[in-house]
Amino acid sequence: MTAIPGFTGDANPYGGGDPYADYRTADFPFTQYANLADRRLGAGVIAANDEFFAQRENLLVPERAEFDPEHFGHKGKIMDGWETRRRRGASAEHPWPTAEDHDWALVRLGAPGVVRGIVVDTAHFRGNYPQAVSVEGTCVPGSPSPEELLGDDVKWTTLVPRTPVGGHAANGFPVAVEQRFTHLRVNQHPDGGIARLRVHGEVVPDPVWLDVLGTFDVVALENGGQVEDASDLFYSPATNTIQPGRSRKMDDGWETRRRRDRGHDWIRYRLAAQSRIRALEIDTAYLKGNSAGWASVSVRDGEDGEWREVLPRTRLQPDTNHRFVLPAPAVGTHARVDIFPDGGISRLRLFGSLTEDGARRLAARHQELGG
Ligand SMILES: NC(=O)NC(NC(N)=O)C(=O)[O-]
Repeated sequence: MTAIPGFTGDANPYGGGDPYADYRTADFPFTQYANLADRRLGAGVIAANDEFFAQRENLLVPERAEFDPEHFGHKGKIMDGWETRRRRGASAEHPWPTAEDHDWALVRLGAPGVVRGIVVDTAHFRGNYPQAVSVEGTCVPGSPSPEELLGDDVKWTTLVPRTPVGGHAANGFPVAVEQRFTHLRVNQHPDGGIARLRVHGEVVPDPVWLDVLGTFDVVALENGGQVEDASDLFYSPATNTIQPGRSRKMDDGWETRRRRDRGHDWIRYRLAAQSRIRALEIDTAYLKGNSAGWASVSVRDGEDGEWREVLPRTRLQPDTNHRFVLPAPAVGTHARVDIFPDGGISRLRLFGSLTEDGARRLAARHQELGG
């Protein structure tokens, strides 16, 4: 496990200028994985015991937290995060909260999966961040209510033990728990404010659901597809190409820097499991003056399989969803899109079904991870 810095202590009071000038952060190795708490996947903060100063839903806003030093409301300073009231002890002799006192928020992951790392971002919470945080996970099928999740029969597993954090900092925690989770409980000890929550991990889909679907997008993030590598991430992440739905603006897709050589750009994906692909879509929505000029798609079977081109280099139009029916089904575990010479695509969709071996392996992994 790669060691990453832990931040503690207050940040200085805001002194004017760029509020991010003194923000503490680090490169977290687990951010290569998708954010399972992404609202685009359907994640939500479904309950909290207290949100007196700032609403729990701010935790999952995709943009970074903002700060306006002049913005106050009836309850106090308007903050871009989830912030609870200050806890008090039981008496004048003991006005402090107890060691057990804490606030909690329940988070439904957008897609269930294995958590590889969590970022508890206390941006702009300089003197009112939590003294410590802890994060737990559980796997409850269906659509449980907050009351059901808080029931005594629900087993919670510690992902991040109670750990001091720093104010106005990206507090990153690697997680090494090989289990599939559907919901998290984020705890502030004893109280305070968190700006954003990011939960990086690998989607582990429900094999029964995919089996019933039959034909589906086998590279879609929500179905267990993932980006393994890409040639360029200058403007936006390659994982955008396998997010749900159509992009709604240019940076909802994948855009590379302008090349000045004779090379080209690409993305390599791992599919949900071994699949038989029958059709595909390449979408260039909102990429108009910078859409990829041409694209090809290749597939390989197994980590060491040979790449086989299933869509030859084909002209693309700007801001257009292109559909292709393959002349013959293509069986594989990985796919690659090559774009020429550069620019971007907003989505790649690979429609097909799991092979018997693919379905078997997916079900076995689902079982190994707690099912
Ligand atoms: N200056 C503050 O932010 N005070 C309080 N918080 C808000 N949001 O007003 C507090 O008690 O932490």
